[in-house]
Amino acid sequence: MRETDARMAEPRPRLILASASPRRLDLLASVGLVPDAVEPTDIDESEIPGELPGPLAQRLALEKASAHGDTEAYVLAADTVVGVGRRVLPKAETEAQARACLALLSGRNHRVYTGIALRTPDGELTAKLVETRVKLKRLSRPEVEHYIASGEWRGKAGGYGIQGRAGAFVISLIGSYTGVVGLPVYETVNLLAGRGYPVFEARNEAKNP
Ligand SMILES: Cc1cn([C@H]2C[C@H](O)[C@@H](COP(=O)(O)OP(=O)(O)OP(=O)(O)O)O2)c(=O)[nH]c1=O
Repeated sequence: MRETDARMAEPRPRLILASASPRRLDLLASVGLVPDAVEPTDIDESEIPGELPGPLAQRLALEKASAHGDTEAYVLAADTVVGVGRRVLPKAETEAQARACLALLSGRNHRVYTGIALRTPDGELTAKLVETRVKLKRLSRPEVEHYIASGEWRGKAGGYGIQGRAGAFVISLIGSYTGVVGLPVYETVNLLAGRGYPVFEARNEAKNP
C-alpha cells in the first residue's frame, strides 16, 4: 500500500469542541471543520486577583481543554476576554453589567483576547493567544437603550457581540475579527494542522456550511 493510501485508510481522529458557544461551532464550520462532538467543560472561570485580561483568556482556554475527559481525541477549547487596559470586563449576564460595559467601551479603544487551546490524543497541550484592538464609537443614550433591549449582549464578554447590532458601533478593528467573535479561524486551523489533525481530509468530509 502506498503511504498516501495507508494514511487514507486510517480512521480520522475524533475532534471535540469543548465549548458551549454556538458561535465557535459556526466559525469552525465556516472553515469546513465539523467536530465529532460538542462537549463543553465546566470550569471555574473566575479570575485570579491581579490577573491581566490576556493571561486570563489563555489560562481559561488551557483549563477548558485539559478538563475534558476524552484522552483519545483532539480537544479544542477557547476563551474570550474583553479588557480595557489592565481591567477585565465581565461576561455580561445582567442589564446592569451590560450597561456598565458599554459605558466603559463607548468612544474608546479596548482589546479582545481569545485564547485557544488544543489537547492532542498523545496528551500534548498547546495554546495560542490572539489579541485584537477594537475602537467603538461614542454611544448615545438611545443607541445604548436600543442595544440593551435587543438582549444581544447576554453571555458575551464585554457586553457586546460584534457579529450583531454592535457591529454598527465599530469604528476600527486591528487583529482578528473571528477572534473577537470567539474563535480565530486562521490560528485555530494552523494549531490543528501543526499538531497533526488532518484538517484537509476532515474538510473534505464536512458539509457545505
Ligand atoms: C466580544 C465578543 C464576545 N462574544 C462571545 C464569545 C464567547 O461565547 C463569549 C465569551 O465567553 P467564553 O467564556 O469565552 O465562552 P462561552 O461561555 O460562551 O463558552 P465556553 O466557555 O463553553 O467555551 O463572548 C461574541 O460572541 N462576540 C463578541 O463580539
